[in-house]
Amino acid sequence: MQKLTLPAPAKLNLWLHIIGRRPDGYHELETVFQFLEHGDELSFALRDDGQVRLHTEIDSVPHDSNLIVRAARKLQEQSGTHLGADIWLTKVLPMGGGIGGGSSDAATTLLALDHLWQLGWDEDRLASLGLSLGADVPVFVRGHAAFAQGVGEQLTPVDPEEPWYVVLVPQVSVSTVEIFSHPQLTRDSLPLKMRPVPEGNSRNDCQPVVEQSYPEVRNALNSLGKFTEARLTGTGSCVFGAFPSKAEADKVLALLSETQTGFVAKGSNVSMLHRKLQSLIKKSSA
Ligand SMILES: C[C@](O)(CO)[C@H](O)COP(=O)(O)OP(=O)(O)OC[C@H]1O[C@@H](n2ccc(N)nc2=O)[C@H](O)[C@@H]1O
Ligand SMILES: Nc1ncnc2c1ncn2[C@@H]1O[C@H](COP(=O)(O)OP(=O)(O)OP(=O)(O)O)[C@@H](O)[C@H]1O
Repeated sequence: MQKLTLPAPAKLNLWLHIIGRRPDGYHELETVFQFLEHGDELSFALRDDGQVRLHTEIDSVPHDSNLIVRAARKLQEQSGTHLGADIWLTKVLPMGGGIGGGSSDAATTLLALDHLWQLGWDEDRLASLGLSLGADVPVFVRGHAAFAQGVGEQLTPVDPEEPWYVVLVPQVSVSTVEIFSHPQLTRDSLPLKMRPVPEGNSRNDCQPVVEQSYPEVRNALNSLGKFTEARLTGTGSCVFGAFPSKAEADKVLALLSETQTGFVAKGSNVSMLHRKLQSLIKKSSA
């Protein structure tokens, strides 16, 4: 049986402004997404009996609630295919880390199954199905670093620098819902007027309330902040800082390793998922 194995990279929000709240409670954001060369890995094999089976359990997420299974079943329903899939997951990304692990797994599933089931869906259709699973899914479907508006689904490609990042992973899981419903969250940042969009230098509006509620996150920001500007990604818990080389990033992580857990990864404007898919398509058409 042939397996299709694909990565599900993490993302960073290089900055994030909350500019308002919609009547349905969702927040309107402006943010810049960039991918990391670091992520989960998923393998897929075709089933002809229509079943979707994820063979890897993850703690506290029941099989049918896993975003991978939900993505596969939605695609199946909407495309009307009679095919199914066996799926295996190597979970590397922390959950509730603000680096989009669940959303990226869902996007990889959509692209993999579109390929395996030979549906021929275009990116717009896959991204809009993705949005119904989570606000962060569309950027992973499209696979290019982006300035995002709306709830994160209106994407304009951007090409920020691609430094090496130290990402610290405080040992707490931050609930996105909790942060977005926090009474002290700033929700009135002004929409950007300038173009081109600034890529790195701004702030994350979620950071003050996350720091207040999670001392582990504040500690991580303070520790990394001794070496470079340190910032929260998404609603946390992860914090990141940029370095010009892998050697410098490795050195800082090693210096912090007594008190902090984390990893070093390169920023990337084209997702490693899309690079791998393109090389597969090239090979199969050669
Ligand atoms: C914080 C970010 O990671 C920034 O990229 C995303 O906006 C969150 O994206 P996500 O994890 O895919 O979030 P979803 O699963 O869509 O939403 C989880 C919950 O967060 C809140 N939520 C999410 C996104 C958004 N723009 N406004 C919100 O208020 C809603 O209460 C929602 O029920
Ligand atoms: N395949 C999956 N991987 C991780 N979490 C999943 C998955 N499927 C469902 N979940 C649920 O989604 C929640 C959020 O997971 P995720 O890893 O996307 O968090 P996150 O990095 O904070 O996301 P974001 O940056 O999108 O807010 C988890 O706590 C878990 O309950």
